[in-house]
Amino acid sequence: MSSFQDKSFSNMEDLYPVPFPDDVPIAKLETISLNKLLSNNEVEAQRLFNVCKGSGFFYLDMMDHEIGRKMWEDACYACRSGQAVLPITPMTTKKAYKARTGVKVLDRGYQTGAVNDDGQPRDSEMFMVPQTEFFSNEPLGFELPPWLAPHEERFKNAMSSGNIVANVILSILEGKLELPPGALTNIHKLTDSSGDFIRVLRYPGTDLGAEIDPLRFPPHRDAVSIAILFTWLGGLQITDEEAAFAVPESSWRWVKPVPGTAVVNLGDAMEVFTNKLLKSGLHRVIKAPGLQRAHDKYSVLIVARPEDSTPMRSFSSPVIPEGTEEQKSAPIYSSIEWGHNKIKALQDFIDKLQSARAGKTENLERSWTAPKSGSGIDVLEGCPVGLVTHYRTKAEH
Ligand SMILES: O=C(O)CCC(=O)C(=O)O
Ligand SMILES: [Fe+2]
Repeated sequence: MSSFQDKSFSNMEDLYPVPFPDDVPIAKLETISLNKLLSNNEVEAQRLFNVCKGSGFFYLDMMDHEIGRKMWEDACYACRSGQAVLPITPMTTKKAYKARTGVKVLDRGYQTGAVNDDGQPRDSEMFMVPQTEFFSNEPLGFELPPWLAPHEERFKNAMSSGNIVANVILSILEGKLELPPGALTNIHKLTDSSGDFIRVLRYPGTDLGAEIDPLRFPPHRDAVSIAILFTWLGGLQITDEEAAFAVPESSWRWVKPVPGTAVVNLGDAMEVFTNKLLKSGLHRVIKAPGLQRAHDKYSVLIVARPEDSTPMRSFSSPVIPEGTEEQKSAPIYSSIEWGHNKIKALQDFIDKLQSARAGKTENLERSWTAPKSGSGIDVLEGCPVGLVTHYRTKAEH
């Protein structure tokens, strides 16, 4: 086992090497209490529903309930496992941990963008550990590669805590949406085949004096139901709510990491299920602010996605708006097809963005063979390649 396993969880100083600067615009996010959600507090449930109809982003206080404290500890452990393995494992070894054939959803494998001459990623790298393979009732014969296998137990713990927390949120939302009990929770079970995963991301630090392109992870929305993110240094940004239609550079706000909390956001699946009553927030990652930029930034993301065969269409209920005739006649994808199309479109967009930044065609080596078909879904429709700007059409809102 790695030496970091003994590091204390009461002493987190190593995860916060430099304070977050106080002179950058910060997103004002509500803090929701996990303990209050778990004890059926009606005021907190209503606050959650309001936030989900607004920005779709909130801090979840993990420290006021045992389940949250355990999940926070597992997330810190996952972060330290990333710190222990990502900078020192050779790129060829990391790249040998492949995604499934075809794009499907990004629930396993290693990904990076451009790689520098020294073998380190230029912007970011990440690995995913799949939930289904570890929790399915049928044995699926999956093994993590040797550089990740020693951390398997903690990744599993974090995923099972993540599934509990996601279902607490989903059960409150299903009540507020006036859906039958189980409408959302029954399609987000830990044992389902659904493409859920835990992801550990690393954004390498940069020389403070260096001229660098700040973009680390382009603007996107998550192709999931619920995303639970733990991060210790700055870099994540969301947009000002008033900038819902056009997103100028000035509308981006920093999400300040708060110890003991997760940053939770709804993903696109919740917009589909509710005809956009609930919101999936646009976000991006740029270089960490101020002196934090010299340090590697790590994030740990745990997601819940709908079970693979779920039809991706809106539920009907007295509180969910009716779809337009056009929406009603659009093809209905299953969750796995829908996720596949979204990821394919996002990856194509990232490839184009990388090419624009490099000033040449740069076909990133992917750990899968992507099918040729057009996806029919453009995740970042209208987003001009090379600009960190996203336009949402009014009709989409
Ligand atoms: O690392 C972060 O702060 C965000 C990562 C993210 O948005 C993602 O993996 O989808
Ligand atoms: Fe994301």
